[in-house]
Amino acid sequence: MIRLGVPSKGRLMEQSFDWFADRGVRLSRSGSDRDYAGQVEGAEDVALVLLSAGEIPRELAAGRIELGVTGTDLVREKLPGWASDLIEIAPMGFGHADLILAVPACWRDCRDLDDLTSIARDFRAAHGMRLRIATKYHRLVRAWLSEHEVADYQLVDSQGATEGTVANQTAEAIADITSSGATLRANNLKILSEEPILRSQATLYGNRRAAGPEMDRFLAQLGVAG
Ligand SMILES: Nc1ncnc2c1ncn2[C@@H]1O[C@H](COP(=O)(O)OP(=O)(O)OP(=O)(O)O)[C@@H](O)[C@H]1O
Ligand SMILES: O=P(O)(O)OC[C@H]1O[C@H](OP(=O)(O)OP(=O)(O)O)[C@H](O)[C@@H]1O
Repeated sequence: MIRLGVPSKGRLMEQSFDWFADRGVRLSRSGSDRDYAGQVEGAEDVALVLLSAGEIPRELAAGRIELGVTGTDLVREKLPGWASDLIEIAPMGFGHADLILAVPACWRDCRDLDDLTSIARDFRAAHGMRLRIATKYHRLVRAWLSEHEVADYQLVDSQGATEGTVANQTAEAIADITSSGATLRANNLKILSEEPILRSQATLYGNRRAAGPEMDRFLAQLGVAG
């Protein structure tokens, strides 16, 4: 039996269902919107497991599901060394979003990371504390800032509505996912000019240990290589 983990709600769930339907496999919820049991038609020995997108990386690595759909951002953030347990089988062409660093739009002298580095240094001297960056992507943001030799900052945890933390004065800058940019604009934030920390999209992942003829058959049916 192949257990397939798919996000349990929202656009990510609907677009995942469409992606599989285009390949002849019909996924659906068994009952109401609140029912997280799922059904699979058009494929033998495949069970649908509806899960939070954020939990799919962990469930894959633990071997509780053999295949899973989630964002590349969530896999890279939640599973250091992800490639030893997981295989990236196919980018799915939706759920595109960039992980970016943003500062208040009124910081006219802050255009790139060099500017932020000097602002952070001045901020620490003036306030006796490090400039705060709100994010839920702790690992990715730390690694990227360290790569760019930025040190005078602290991360503050924000699990949602991250763009609001600047107006609420719990952070001076944010690192979060953006796609249309509307949330950043609505919160008077601007992106630093660097390339994004990460470009993410919904991706079909497999557990390396689940490789075998049954998996090969299903992936061939989907028209993707394992
Ligand atoms: N505005 C957006 N546009 C496109 N993709 C997005 C957007 N926001 C988030 N995503 C992507 O959707 C995926 C799920 O995001 P997130 O963890 O925020 O889910 P969620 O809906 O809060 O789920 P849950 O609360 O069940 O964990 C991530 O891979 C993320 O990159
Ligand atoms: O660039 P945009 O198109 O405006 O999209 C960006 C927003 O989408 C996501 O939030 P989500 O709606 O998942 O809620 P969250 O605040 O709980 O993360 C993300 O965290 C941003 O807040």
